Amino acid sequence: QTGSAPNHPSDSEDDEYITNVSIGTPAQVLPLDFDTGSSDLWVFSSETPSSSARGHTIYTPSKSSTSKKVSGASWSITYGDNSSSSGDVYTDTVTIGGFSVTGQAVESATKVSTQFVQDTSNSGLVGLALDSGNTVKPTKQKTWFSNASSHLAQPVFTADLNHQADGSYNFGFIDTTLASGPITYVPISTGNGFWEFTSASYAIGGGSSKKHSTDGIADTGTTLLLLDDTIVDAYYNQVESAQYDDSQEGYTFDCSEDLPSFSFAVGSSTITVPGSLINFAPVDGNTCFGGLQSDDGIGISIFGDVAIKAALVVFDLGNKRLGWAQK
Ligand SMILES: CC(C)(C)S(=O)(=O)N[C@@H](Cc1ccccc1)C(=O)N[C@@H](Cc1c[nH]c[nH+]1)C(=O)N[C@@H](CC1CCCCC1)C(O)(O)C(F)(F)C(=O)NCCN1CCOCC1
Repeated sequence: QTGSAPNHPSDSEDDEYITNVSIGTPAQVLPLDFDTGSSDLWVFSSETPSSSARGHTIYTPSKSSTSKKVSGASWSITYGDNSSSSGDVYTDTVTIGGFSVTGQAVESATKVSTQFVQDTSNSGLVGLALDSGNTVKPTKQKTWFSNASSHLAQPVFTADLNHQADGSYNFGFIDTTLASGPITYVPISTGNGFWEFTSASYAIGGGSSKKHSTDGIADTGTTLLLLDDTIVDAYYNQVESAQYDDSQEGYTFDCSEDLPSFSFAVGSSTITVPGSLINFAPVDGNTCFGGLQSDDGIGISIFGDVAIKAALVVFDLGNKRLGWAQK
């Protein structure tokens, strides 16, 4: 069995990617942000204060004949951008791309932080990181993919994200026609609950490859490519008009600049992010914000959407490995 669901950018900047998910019986369809950087499936619901839920599609468990409350269970999560949400837990049937999981933990939000209230492009998240990162207490819950994996043809899913265009999340199969190059696999380290891997080197434009070990995560829930300052400074050194803009908390440059590409090693191969994807978004007039920014020394780098857009990424739970293919 397999599943295939389209995704699309939430806005003109590719800030996040949205996929429709069916929850309950009869199906309640919610637009959700698939996030390989976290492990909770949570939704705006009939339990979310109506002032916070305005503009969002909600899940109403009482309208679903297959919903069950998980008594005594609660959840609470804080993300890298300090947004947060919390609430209680139901189980229900959750269908993604035609594949149904029964008894899936659906975490209902009784509290959401301002960023979530304001971001009406999503009605919650589908966490696709490892089960160990789930925040439900007293009993951790499994992700939708973890529950699905034993019934899928293969215990894998792929992310195909595109700039200002539809893409897909495929479950149980790998559509290699989505890629232009071969898939190179690297092992993941599972200790932190992420799809975490090491990249041994990088290159800027047509320059020589520089040895630099990057410990990073493949994270569809993070918009940008966040790497060590050494790499980021070296990159913008090659961009004539680039400067670090304190107010924007990142590097900006003239929108008319022809940005160099950025390549990172995946095993013995490299993935090249074209400069066009690093010219991320206008901030004002003809100043643009870079899609490559610092990981602020949080101790881990994040290969977010700017990097993932350049590739077909294979999340292979069965073999505990990550595959990258140039698109
Ligand atoms: C807002 C923005 C300027 C466009 S942005 O570039 O910051 N984009 C946000 C995502 C976004 C897009 C659109 C509207 C609102 C928010 C972004 O990239 N946020 C990252 C920023 C970051 C990461 N690290 C440092 N900073 C983030 O928190 N991403 C998390 C998912 C987000 C959360 C907000 C809503 C959208 C989805 C994430 O899950 O990918 C994560 F990995 F970064 C993360 O925080 N994972 C939580 C891991 N914990 C471990 C312990 O147990 C609990 C879970």
